[in-house]
Amino acid sequence: MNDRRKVKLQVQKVYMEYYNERRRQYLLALSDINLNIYEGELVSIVGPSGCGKSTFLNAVDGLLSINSGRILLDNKEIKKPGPERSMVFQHDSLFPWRTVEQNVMYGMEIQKRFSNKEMKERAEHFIHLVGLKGFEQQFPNELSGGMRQRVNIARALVTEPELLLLDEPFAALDAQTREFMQVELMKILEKAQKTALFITHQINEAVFLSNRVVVFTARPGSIKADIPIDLPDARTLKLKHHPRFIELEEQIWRLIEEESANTGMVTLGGQ
Ligand SMILES: Nc1ncnc2c1ncn2[C@@H]1O[C@H](COP(=O)(O)OP(=O)(O)OP(=O)(O)O)[C@@H](O)[C@H]1O
Repeated sequence: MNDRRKVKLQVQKVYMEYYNERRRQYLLALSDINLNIYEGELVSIVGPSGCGKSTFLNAVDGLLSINSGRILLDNKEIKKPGPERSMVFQHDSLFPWRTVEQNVMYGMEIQKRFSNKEMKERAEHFIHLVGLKGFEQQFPNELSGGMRQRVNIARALVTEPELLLLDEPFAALDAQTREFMQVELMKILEKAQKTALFITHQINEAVFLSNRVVVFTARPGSIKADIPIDLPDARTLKLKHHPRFIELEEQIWRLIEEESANTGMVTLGGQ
């Protein structure tokens, strides 16, 4: 098939192993990962606990060096962290002594690419985009968990990264806030037109948010399945009751269960 979409991220034959000093042993975490992510796509990675999801995300961020293979963003090889990628973690990494606005401005201050006026304007724009208008001068301890994750998302977007990396960003939220944030994230990414790689333990969340769900095998992580989510683009929570949604969820669940069975694991973390 002639695919005319622009490839944003190319992952080619990636292998990665850790060395355990104490045991003097190598541990293969990723094995032969090949994946293309296209512009504007949100791709989720799911798989059994310990299969290498975070390792993979950290390798794409450039925080970890791979042993072989290549990872390219816009045809440029990733060797170390860079401003064209932004990560959002499970736990907010906000500075408690900085206001929402000052937290959102932090990345821009480090990068020194923007004037003071631009930084203020951009911070304001992204704070509004994530729905926090009016909270600019609040401190993190005055915000709820969901609001703090919004600040993190604003902070990740404000430097205009080409790729957004999200490592279980909603895992610490209660179920209701989590669902609300899923809908909000969809809207935010749609407005910001970002390409994103998302890690989650929740199959339901992966199906709801993604254009594709990539299922990893048990460690060493390799790609077991790459499943297009053929659901309408306009996603509301009602979609979670749609027969096709449930079918996709069950298909992915079975694939992960097969892998978990291979390692003797019964359930998934957080599920
Ligand atoms: N710094 C490290 N040194 C040695 N081994 C590591 C290190 N970090 C992770 N590992 C091992 O690599 C494998 C993959 O870990 P990783 O955290 O990437 O998995 P994961 O799929 O994100 O796990 P989870 O779903 O439980 O968060 C695991 O077996 C883990 O024990």
